Amino acid sequence: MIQVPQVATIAGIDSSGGAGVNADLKTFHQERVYAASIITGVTAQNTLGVQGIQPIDTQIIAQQFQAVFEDLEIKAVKTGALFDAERVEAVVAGLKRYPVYHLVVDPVMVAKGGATLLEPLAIQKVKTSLFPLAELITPNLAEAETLLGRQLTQSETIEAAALELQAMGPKNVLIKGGHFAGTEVSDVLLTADGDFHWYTSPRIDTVRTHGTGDTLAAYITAKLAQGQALTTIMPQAKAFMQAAIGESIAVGHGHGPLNHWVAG
Ligand SMILES: Nc1ncnc2c1ncn2[C@@H]1O[C@H](COP(=O)(O)OP(=O)(O)OP(=O)(O)O)[C@@H](O)[C@H]1O
Ligand SMILES: Cc1ncc(COP(=O)(O)O)c(N)n1
Repeated sequence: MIQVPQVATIAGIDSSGGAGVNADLKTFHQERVYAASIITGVTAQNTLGVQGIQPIDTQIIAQQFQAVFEDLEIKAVKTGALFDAERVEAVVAGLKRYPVYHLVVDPVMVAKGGATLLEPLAIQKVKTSLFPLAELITPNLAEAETLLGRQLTQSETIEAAALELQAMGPKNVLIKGGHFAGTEVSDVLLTADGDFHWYTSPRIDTVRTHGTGDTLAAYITAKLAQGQALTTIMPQAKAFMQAAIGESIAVGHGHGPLNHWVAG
């Protein structure tokens, strides 16, 4: 029998297949890890926006945790859209019952089209209950600003922000720069030892970026499950993102999905 690293995503479904659980599962499959999914909510959305959201009952979230963790050997977990405080509490309870070392928390707050994927009241719970469990958190710039309640405009203030986010409990912090203006995209990783690592790539001029954050966090989760270190993973992750965004596929009429078939 072939042994395969097993991971789980805890996130919402995107009916159009580009973001959320759908992006995670495609990335995991491409990177050759076996993936389970614990669904927190269902969205009616496409590349033009989110038309509806139905969070999943917390009882069935708890049952999904039990079903997955009492059978599979889950090495790494990624969280995505959690929608509200009740769902955050259910997920934190599940992660406390079934702890994993490799926990990647993508604090998804707002979809590309502007829809809220985490109610403002739930943000404090994410900071105080979920972040301390995480090996890595991956806010984008806008999410980092919301988490800290101020604007981040320069690399020094972004490094200071990463330190402040690390003080909330996660071992490592990755602030993503996809939302920064300019011809380059820079992400900064603050590692547990206090070092900063900047990763810069040319900005691809496209609106076809539906699910970029999910895909990056899922890629990192897959590689953590395979035993790689964050600083080894990041250059590969950036190359994967560059290809998955650059070699775009013709799907939908708005913020199109990525090409998860690219080599990575
Ligand atoms: N136009 C682009 N060109 C090249 N790389 C990009 C581009 N947009 C995003 N990226 C890369 O994709 C990854 C995800 O970053 P981004 O800031 O878009 O995350 P995000 O906002 O959380 O994504 P999402 O909106 O899907 O939740 C990062 O590594 C970032 O550098
Ligand atoms: C269910 C779900 N999870 C996450 C996202 C974020 O992705 P994006 O910011 O690219 O819309 C999304 N749109 N939908």
